[in-house]
Amino acid sequence: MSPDAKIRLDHVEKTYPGTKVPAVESLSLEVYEGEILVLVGPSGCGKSTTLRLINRMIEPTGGRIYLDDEDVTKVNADKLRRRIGYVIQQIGLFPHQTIAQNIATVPKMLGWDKAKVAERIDRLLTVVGLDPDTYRDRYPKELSGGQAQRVGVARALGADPEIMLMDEPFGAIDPITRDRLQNEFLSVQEDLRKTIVFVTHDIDEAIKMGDRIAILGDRSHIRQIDTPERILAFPVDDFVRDFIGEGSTLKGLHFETVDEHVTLEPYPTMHVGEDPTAAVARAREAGTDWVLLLDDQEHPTRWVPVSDLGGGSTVSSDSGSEVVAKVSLGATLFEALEQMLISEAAVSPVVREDGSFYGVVRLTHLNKAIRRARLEAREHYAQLEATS
Ligand SMILES: Nc1ncnc2c1ncn2[C@@H]1O[C@H](COP(=O)(O)OP(=O)(O)OP(=O)(O)O)[C@@H](O)[C@H]1O
Repeated sequence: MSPDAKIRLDHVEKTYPGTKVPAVESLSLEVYEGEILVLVGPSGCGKSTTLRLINRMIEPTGGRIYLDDEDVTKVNADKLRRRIGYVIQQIGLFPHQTIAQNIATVPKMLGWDKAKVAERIDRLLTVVGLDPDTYRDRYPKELSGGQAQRVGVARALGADPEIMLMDEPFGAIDPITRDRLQNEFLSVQEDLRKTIVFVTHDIDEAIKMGDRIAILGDRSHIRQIDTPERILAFPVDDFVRDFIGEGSTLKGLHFETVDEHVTLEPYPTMHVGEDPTAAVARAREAGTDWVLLLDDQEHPTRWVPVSDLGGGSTVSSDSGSEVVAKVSLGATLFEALEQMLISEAAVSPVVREDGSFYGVVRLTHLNKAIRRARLEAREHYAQLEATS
């Protein structure tokens, strides 16, 4: 077992009674401590079955499942489930219990004292973005779908489980609320660092939520398991390529930020009211026909053509064409691409947090980043093959 594996499945099988073909066949898999591993694959490939084997809601017909280094097929199933939070799409809140009582379910079973449970409820409601005073005494039918889902997440976190199993947790929610819940959950996870197995059939959700993604085929056969970046850069076969679909190259740009992945270029600049002679010389040296005009706070304002600067006269703040799109240093390369498309230019100024000019990012930088990601992924798989 690798040192940071929290969950390990070892040749796990599940054949449901009355069926001949296993729903899960010889599945071996490790989930590392503190990561979100997403299981993604077509309908019926065995994702939910795999998840439910981990907390023994269903029993395997073969193989072993370990939590830490304990074989969970041998421990008391109720005890096991208290260590594992479980969130499903149809959240299954108890309708006749208040939100507070719903969240308190497992802490109460664990015998926590009243004060500790009450404190925990308020904290968890806050964590999932619901005001405790407003929501703790409501009933599930008084909540929207998105709010009920938040309570479901809070309930699963109730007893501070080491592990969370999430089965299409945001599946039945409108796209805007879903996006918000995903973002909130990711920011909660940054603090909590739970070990999470997350099931979805939506590759975009997998890419967004997963530290790693396992792409499953029939009977939960793993077709590829890796970081989203590497899967996008280097799908191992046609099944994976088809599953991740069109646009994987562009999706890969979401993972690279301007400050980390681009060596930014300087660009000839000048200030409003400045003698342009030196700027023109810099532009010539850099082989460009444009100078970037900065205001007195160093904010990029306009692109000025060198041909307008011939006579040595100074330029005013409204000379040239306005800089319509700027990119911040922490922006992703995808955002940089969007800005370039908006401004119809293959170059975009990059600014610091205070808006001051830092350098430029070019379309060629994005091309390079894509090529580099592909090359790194290919080398990674070549190395894996060589060592296996
Ligand atoms: N209780 C059951 N009895 C018999 N067969 C079952 C049972 N539950 C699931 N199956 C079968 O096992 C296979 C895997 O089902 P599972 O629900 O794990 O797939 P899934 O990948 O989660 O699908 P989906 O994305 O549609 O939810 C399917 O062929 C399904 O019909």
